[in-house]
Amino acid sequence: MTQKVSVLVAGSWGTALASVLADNGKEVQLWSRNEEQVVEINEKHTNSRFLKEISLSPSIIATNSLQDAVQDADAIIMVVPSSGMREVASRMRPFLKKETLIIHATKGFETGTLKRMTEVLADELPEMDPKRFVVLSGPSHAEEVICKMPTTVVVAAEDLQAAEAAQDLLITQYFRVYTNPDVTGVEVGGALKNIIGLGAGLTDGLDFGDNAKAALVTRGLAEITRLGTAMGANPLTFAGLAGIGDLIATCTSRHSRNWRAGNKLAKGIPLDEVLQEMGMVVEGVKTTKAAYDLASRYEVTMPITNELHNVLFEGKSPQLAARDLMGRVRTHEMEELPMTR
Ligand SMILES: NC(=O)C1=CN([C@@H]2O[C@H](COP(=O)(O)OP(=O)(O)OC[C@H]3O[C@@H](n4cnc5c(N)ncnc54)[C@H](O)[C@@H]3O)[C@@H](O)[C@H]2O)C=CC1
Ligand SMILES: O=C(CO)COP(=O)(O)O
Repeated sequence: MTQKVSVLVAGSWGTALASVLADNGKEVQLWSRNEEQVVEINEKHTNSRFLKEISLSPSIIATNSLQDAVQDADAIIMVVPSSGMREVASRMRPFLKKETLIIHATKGFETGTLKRMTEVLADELPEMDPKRFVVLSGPSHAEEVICKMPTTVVVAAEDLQAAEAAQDLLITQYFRVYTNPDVTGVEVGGALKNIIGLGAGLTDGLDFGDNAKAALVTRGLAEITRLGTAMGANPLTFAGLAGIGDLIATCTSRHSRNWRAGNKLAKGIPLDEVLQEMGMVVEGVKTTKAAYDLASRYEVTMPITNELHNVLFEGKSPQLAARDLMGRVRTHEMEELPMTR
């Protein structure tokens, strides 16, 4: 029997994942709260606001009804920005079957609570088994996936069967899906790489050069690993797709909204104007604030996050932030490894 999969919501990434599912022969519904967008997807098979000049499979059915999208679904993929995860999860709860597989592909923490997305889902969907919540992450720009360009991602769940069910739903010739049991690591890696992506856009915008960007990515990975490990992640996860893989994609690609936002900030455009101009979610901004607070909660040193926080929210100039990063007290590369003289 054909599996029914619903994707919530029809932003760039949700639409690209709906396309992968359609290519994989699934019966796909794509939910949006925007009536005009639903009509456009169903009649013209395009989603022009988010993925210009791309034709979508006519088998993707858009709907405005959350009940229709949720009630008969074998699996639901939640791709709402982190700021909307709790609201959408709570609204879908009355229509949800216990057996439905819940996957999320959102990269961020909840503002205020600092919770990971599977923790937000567990709060709002208490009838569901949290071990079966799946997170999908990795280097995957919607603009490339929608063109069927070769892409690899990772799905993580505590329950291996749930991760494998997600892998089965999505794996295609051009979309290769790995499994990983480390939900915390995959969520933390996916969220924190956006901070470094913003920093990479700033670095490139200020013409700091290739050495600086390599340093940012490498030392960024060090602080992601430090916080992630303190939160219970397996450090090896950060050597994988949700860690270094996504850092490379985000920090080197003009598709990245975080990179582009950082690049605009380097030109002196104020943050609120940058976000307005982007018109799409830039998760790294809220994640910088969350990571700054998490670093304090877990007593972990995160110098890049700290300086980016100062640039975004305290009015510090990026040049001064870079100078202060370079001028930090000298240290050795692997803090955990004892040094001998
Ligand atoms: N765009 C990409 O290539 C990738 C994005 N992601 C992640 O996916 C998530 C979504 O990103 P995009 O699809 O790129 O965002 P987007 O900016 O393209 O679209 C977001 C959509 O969510 C809708 N929305 C926002 N709050 C909502 C709410 N409370 N209820 C219902 N709809 C709501 C907006 O109206 C918009 O249609 C983010 O966490 C992002 O980090 C992950 C991998 C790749
Ligand atoms: O997560 C992404 C690619 O893996 C998308 O990154 P941006 O949100 O910066 O566009």
